[in-house]
Amino acid sequence: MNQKPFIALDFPTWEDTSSFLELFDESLNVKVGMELYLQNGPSIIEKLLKDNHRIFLDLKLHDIPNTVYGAMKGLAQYDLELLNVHAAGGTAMMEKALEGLHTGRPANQNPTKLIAVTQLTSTSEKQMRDEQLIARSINDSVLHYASLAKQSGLDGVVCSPHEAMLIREHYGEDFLRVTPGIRLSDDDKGDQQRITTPEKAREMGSSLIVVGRSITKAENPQLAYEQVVKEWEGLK
Ligand SMILES: O=C(O)c1cc(=O)[nH]c(=O)n1[C@@H]1O[C@H](COP(=O)(O)O)[C@@H](O)[C@H]1O
Repeated sequence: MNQKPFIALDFPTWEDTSSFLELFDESLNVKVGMELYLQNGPSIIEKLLKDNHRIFLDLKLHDIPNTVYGAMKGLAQYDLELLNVHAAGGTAMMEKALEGLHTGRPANQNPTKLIAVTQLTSTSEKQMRDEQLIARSINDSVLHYASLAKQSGLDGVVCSPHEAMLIREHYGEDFLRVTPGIRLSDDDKGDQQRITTPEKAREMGSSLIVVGRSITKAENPQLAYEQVVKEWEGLK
């Protein structure tokens, strides 16, 4: 997998998605999330693959182990870079997710990496304490979820850049730290809580970054993407 930023294609339709993609004359790392997938179905994946884009399918599965197993087994037919589940689903669920992914993968296809969402980047420590009743720091909670993901055999986690270094220190460089919550410095934080810039994310130990609105809602998305890439690659 290359290390280019994943652009979050949070659009409602294929028309919106393809007019955005037409601004770029290269194949991209893209993230398909629930907005696009749930309204357009698996055909979205086929269209993006046909155009040689590399896909992180972000469905954040969180259900009983047997249900997640079946869903993963079905999704395994697609040649995806990354898929995710919620670590809060537990080790039994994550193990079955992995098993489904292995069972469903066509023999000639590269393995898809499976990662677990820890604490959403839109969650603050206060909210975690008040609403999830976790009386610990965000770092403790993210690290704990990362340990469950590691124990279950997953390839890494989704976390904010703020926890990336801690996870790298505990589980090594190969255990992925995929980090959304990325903003170009003058952009709106919006609904995100734990954010930083692409440059800082690199310094803070992210392995991959996911960027949505800083690119998709920019006046000039191409320029914004170039800026993100430059900062991320340390060429700024
Ligand atoms: O799993 C994810 O991709 C994800 C996890 C998380 O903790 N926070 C998070 O923002 N995301 C996704 O990353 C993208 C971030 O979008 P922007 O805030 O617009 O850059 C969205 O598509 C979110 O669904």
